[in-house]
Amino acid sequence: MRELARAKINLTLHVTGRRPDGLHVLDSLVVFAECGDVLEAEPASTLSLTLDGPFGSALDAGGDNLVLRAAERMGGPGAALRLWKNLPVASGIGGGSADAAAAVRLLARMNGGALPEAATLTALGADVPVCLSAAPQRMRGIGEELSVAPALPPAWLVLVNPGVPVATARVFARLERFGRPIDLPERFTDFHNFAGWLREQRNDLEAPARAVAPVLDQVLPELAALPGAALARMSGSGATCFALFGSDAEALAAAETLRRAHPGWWVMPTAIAASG
Ligand SMILES: C[C@@](CO)(OP(=O)(O)O)[C@H](O)COP(=O)(O)OP(=O)(O)OC[C@H]1O[C@@H](n2ccc(N)nc2=O)[C@H](O)[C@@H]1O
Ligand SMILES: Nc1ncnc2c1ncn2[C@@H]1O[C@H](COP(=O)(O)OP(=O)(O)O)[C@@H](O)[C@H]1O
Repeated sequence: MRELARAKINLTLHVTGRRPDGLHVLDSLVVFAECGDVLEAEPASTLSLTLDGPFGSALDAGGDNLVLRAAERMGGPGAALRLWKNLPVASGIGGGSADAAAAVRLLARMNGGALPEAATLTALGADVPVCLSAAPQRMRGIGEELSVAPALPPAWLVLVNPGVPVATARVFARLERFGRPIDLPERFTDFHNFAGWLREQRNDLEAPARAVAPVLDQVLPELAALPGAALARMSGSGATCFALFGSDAEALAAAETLRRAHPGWWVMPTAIAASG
């Protein structure tokens, strides 16, 4: 059995306040890519994890790995888990949360159990509830308040990570002021309308992340200048950024240009998943 742990992208990320426990309150339009990590499971008498893939060596397969923490949360008999880590680690596209959500889905399927209530999974990571589904969602609170997003027009992204891991805590710690909630319309008429609305939104973590990873000052203008790019923005707490395109061909051409110019960057063109 296998599950795709899709990359999570915060198309907008407004930080609207702070809870008494210090965690920040968000308002984010979250979408998922058609690419991600791949988690496989086989029945076994104990729980184990092996890591593979281009970013497998950046992680530890011990008990702190979110896949094992999620598997333990699910209980049940053992499983031999193998994770192909295709997404860069600590990169703002929720790889760890996506992996944990994939483990929850996989073990529920394997053991014939029900999926837990999404909001109960924030203890594993604030992005785990949203990662249970592949549908575009509005995410509020720290990640436990999810609502259906309006249907999005077909759209493509080029995801770019410049190879600098960014610790989420360091970015939040540098945030100086809070923003307004997003003003999400009931519907988007077409790609132009969608991109226009997105351009008026923000990622409030972009400025503090630039202080932690100054390479963002190079990445974002380069993405914005790509032919056909309707928007360039950072996802999550960074350092992965994305450019938004209205066609598959433009996204593929942009990815090719970036790969040639920056062989050391991780560059991934992808459609935005339309539904769960
Ligand atoms: C910023 C977001 C947006 O989707 O994405 P990523 O950058 O992780 O992809 C998430 O909210 C990331 O949530 P999560 O992945 O659970 O964050 P963690 O790494 O567990 O948080 C590390 C630390 O960041 C700070 N933190 C995190 C989440 C939050 N809502 N407020 C915070 O202040 C806290 O200091 C926390 O201890
Ligand atoms: N399966 C996993 N994949 C990625 N990171 C993991 C995993 N398990 C634990 N972690 C830890 O979670 C931290 C956040 O990683 P990640 O979720 O990739 O960040 P982000 O949400 O910013 O993309 C990493 O620094 C890593 O130590």
